[in-house]
Amino acid sequence: MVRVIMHGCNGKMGQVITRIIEEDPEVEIVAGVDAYMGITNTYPVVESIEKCDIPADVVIDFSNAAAVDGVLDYCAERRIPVVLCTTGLSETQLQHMEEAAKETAVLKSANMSLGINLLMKLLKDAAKVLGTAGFDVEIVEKHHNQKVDAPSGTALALADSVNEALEEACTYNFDRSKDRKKREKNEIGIAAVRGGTIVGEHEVIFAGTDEVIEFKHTAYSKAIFGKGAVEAAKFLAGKPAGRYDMSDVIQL
Ligand SMILES: NC(=O)c1ccc[n+]([C@@H]2O[C@H](COP(=O)([O-])OP(=O)(O)OC[C@H]3O[C@@H](n4cnc5c(N)ncnc54)[C@H](O)[C@@H]3O)[C@@H](O)[C@H]2O)c1
Ligand SMILES: O=C(O)C1=N[C@H](C(=O)O)CCC1
Repeated sequence: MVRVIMHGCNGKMGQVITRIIEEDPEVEIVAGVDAYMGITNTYPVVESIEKCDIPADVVIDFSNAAAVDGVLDYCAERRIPVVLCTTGLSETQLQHMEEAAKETAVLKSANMSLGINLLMKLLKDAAKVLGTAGFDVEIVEKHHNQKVDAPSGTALALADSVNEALEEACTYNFDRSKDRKKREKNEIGIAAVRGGTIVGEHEVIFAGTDEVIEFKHTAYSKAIFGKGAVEAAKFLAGKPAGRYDMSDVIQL
């Protein structure tokens, strides 16, 4: 049985994962952590991770960027593997994550779904052909009106896949409103839309002369992220220190 600490247990994703794990005999939530205590769970909940003294095999984190440093310190000190799903991390936090990965196993992924992880692979092939042929790359992402970070972690990860295939030649443009100039050839435009209950949409547009190719992923439910996170937790429990991602978990 894999023992999980659910960090952000009372949030939208924390509750999705609580329901998924209730149905899975291989995993158990032994403790939850959340700053908001207004939900009753079947497992004990504390308001900050430093107060959690229950032994566990892995931490799943879906919380808030401001909370991630505490999670990394906790997991590094106790050598507990961590599945890091929170988005909007700063460069300093990404560096902190690399340091923590010297002490424990860290799997970070901005998107736990099969579809997006396959898309990142497909984009590398597409970019090698289309980017090299001079197609412009633009990304549009859409999410619900409760999301705090923009652009989405997934949009950045998709851009990174394209950029990696183009040997890191691209810069990212998040806002053209103040520029009075044409688009640069080597930029990737990234635009964010927020509204209603949209679970998550990502479109990657390769626009060339007289032809356009679009890749689109639509999430219809948060369960796709939750299932991926639970599979990642099972995979990561017991693994040695180091950096992991969803391509280690999913056969692509
Ligand atoms: N990787 C993925 O596949 C994926 C999928 C969905 C969401 N996310 C990301 O996960 C994060 C959470 O998303 P959500 O929709 O569940 O958000 P949410 O706001 O519904 O839930 C976050 C929870 O974390 C709690 N929290 C905040 N700060 C805390 C702290 N310091 N200590 C303890 N608890 C704290 C909040 O009280 C809240 O209950 C976001 O960054 C989102 O972008 C990632
Ligand atoms: O609902 C969210 O918030 C999501 N965040 C992730 C991101 O920023 O990419 C993944 C999709 C859902």
